[in-house]
Amino acid sequence: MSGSRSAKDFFRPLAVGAPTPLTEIPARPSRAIHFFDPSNPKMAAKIPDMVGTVDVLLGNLEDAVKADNKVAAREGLVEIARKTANLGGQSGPTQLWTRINSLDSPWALDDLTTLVPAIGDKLDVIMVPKVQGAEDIHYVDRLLAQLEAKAGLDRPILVHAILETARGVANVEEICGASPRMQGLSLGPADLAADRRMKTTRVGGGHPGYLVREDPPKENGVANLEAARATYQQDLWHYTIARMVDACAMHGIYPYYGPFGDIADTTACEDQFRNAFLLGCVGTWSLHPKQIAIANRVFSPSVEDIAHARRVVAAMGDGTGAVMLDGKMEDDASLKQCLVMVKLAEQLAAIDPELKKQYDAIEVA
Ligand SMILES: CC(C)(COP(=O)(O)OP(=O)(O)OC[C@H]1O[C@@H](n2cnc3c(N)ncnc32)[C@H](O)[C@@H]1OP(=O)(O)O)[C@@H](O)C(=O)NCCC(=O)NCCSC(=O)C[C@](C)(O)C(=O)O
Ligand SMILES: [Mg+2]
Repeated sequence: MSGSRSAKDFFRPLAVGAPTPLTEIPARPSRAIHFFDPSNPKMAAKIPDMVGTVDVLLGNLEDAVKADNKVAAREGLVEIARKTANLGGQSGPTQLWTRINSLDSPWALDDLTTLVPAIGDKLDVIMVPKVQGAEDIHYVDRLLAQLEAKAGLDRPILVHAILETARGVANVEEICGASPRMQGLSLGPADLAADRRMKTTRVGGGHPGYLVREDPPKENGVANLEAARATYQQDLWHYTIARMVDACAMHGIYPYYGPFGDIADTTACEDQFRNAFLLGCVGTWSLHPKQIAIANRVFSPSVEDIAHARRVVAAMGDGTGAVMLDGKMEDDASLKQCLVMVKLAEQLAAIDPELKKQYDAIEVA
C-alpha cells in the first residue's frame, strides 16, 4: 500500500541524496531484541560483552527510562554505539536498534536529529512506540530521509512500529504498508491493555481469570453444577498477535511478540514466546539477560522439527503430488510449511555456530 504516493514513487527516496529504499526487508535473525537503558551505568557496562550473544541490542529511550534521564540515555546510546566493536551496521553479528520516545513527547524529535547524524551508520532499526496510523510512519519516513541525506548515509534505516493502542490495531495493515522502511511490528501489551481498558495489570502474559471451563458432568441426565470442573487458561493476546502476523506477512515484514514482564516466571515466559513462534512471529523482546536464552531457544526450530522437515523435502522430490510418511499425508502445501522451517534454520545456522553444529548433525533417514 503506498497511500497517496503512486506505485512508482513508493521506492524513490523522500529527500534528495537519501539512500534508495529497499524493495525487500532482509531476513536477519532477530530472535531476541534485548532492551537496555543506556543511562543506567550497570546495564551499559554489560553491553560490549553481550555482542555476539544476542541477535539485537536495543537502546531504549522511551518508557522505563526516567524523564530526568532522557538526555543521558540518548547520549549514552551514542557513546555505546561508537565505542562498541561489531555492534550494528550491516555486517556485525548483533544488530543495533533503538526505541525512540513517542511522537507526541517532547523528546522524539531530538532523539532522531541526534541519533541519525551521530550513529546513523550503525543503527539498523528504529522502533517507534504507540504508532496510531500510517501518518505516524509517514512523518518518521520523511524526517529520516532528510537526516540520512544530510548525514550522507548510504543505507536506509528501517522502522519498526509497536502496536499499543486500539487505533493502531485497527490500522495495522496501513501501518505495515506505509513505507518501504517498515521492518516489522511488536506487540505492546501494557499500553494496549490500558488503551483498550482491558482489566489485566500485567505486562504481557496470561491471566488466571481469562479461561474456559469444561461442561458439568451429568448425573442421571442432570447437570451437576456443584461438581469440580477443569478450567483452561486462554491466551489474552491471541487475537492481536494473529492480526499482526497476517498484516506483516501480507506486507513482507516481520512480526514479534514483545515484553514479558514477569521476569522470575521463566516457564510462563517460554510458553508465551512459543505461542508467538508457532503463530508466525520471528522473535520477541528480552527485558532481562535471562530472557535471551529463552528467546533463542524458542525462536530456533528444534532439531526434531528440522529433521522432519528435511525428510519431507527429500520425500517430495519435485515438490508436487502426495506421499505417505509415518502414516501421514504430505503434499505440496505441507512441503511449503517444511521449507519455512528449513529456510529459517539456514539463516540461523549462518550466525549461530552451536545451532549449525546441531542442524548439520541431522541425518535424513
Ligand atoms: C526488570 C529490571 C528493572 C530488573 O532489574 P534488576 O537490576 O532488579 O535485575 P537483577 O536481576 O538484579 O539484575 C542483575 C544484573 O543484570 C543487570 N541487568 C538487568 N537488566 C538488564 C538488561 N536489560 N540489560 C543488561 N543488564 C541488565 C543489572 O544491572 C544487574 O547488574 P549487576 O549484576 O552488575 O548488579 C531490569 O531488568 C530492566 O530495567 N529491564 C529493562 C526494562 C525495560 O526496558 N522496559 C521497557 C520495555 S517493556 C515496555 O516498554 C512495555 C511496552 C511494550 O511499551 C508496552 O507493553 O506498552
Ligand atoms: Mg508501551
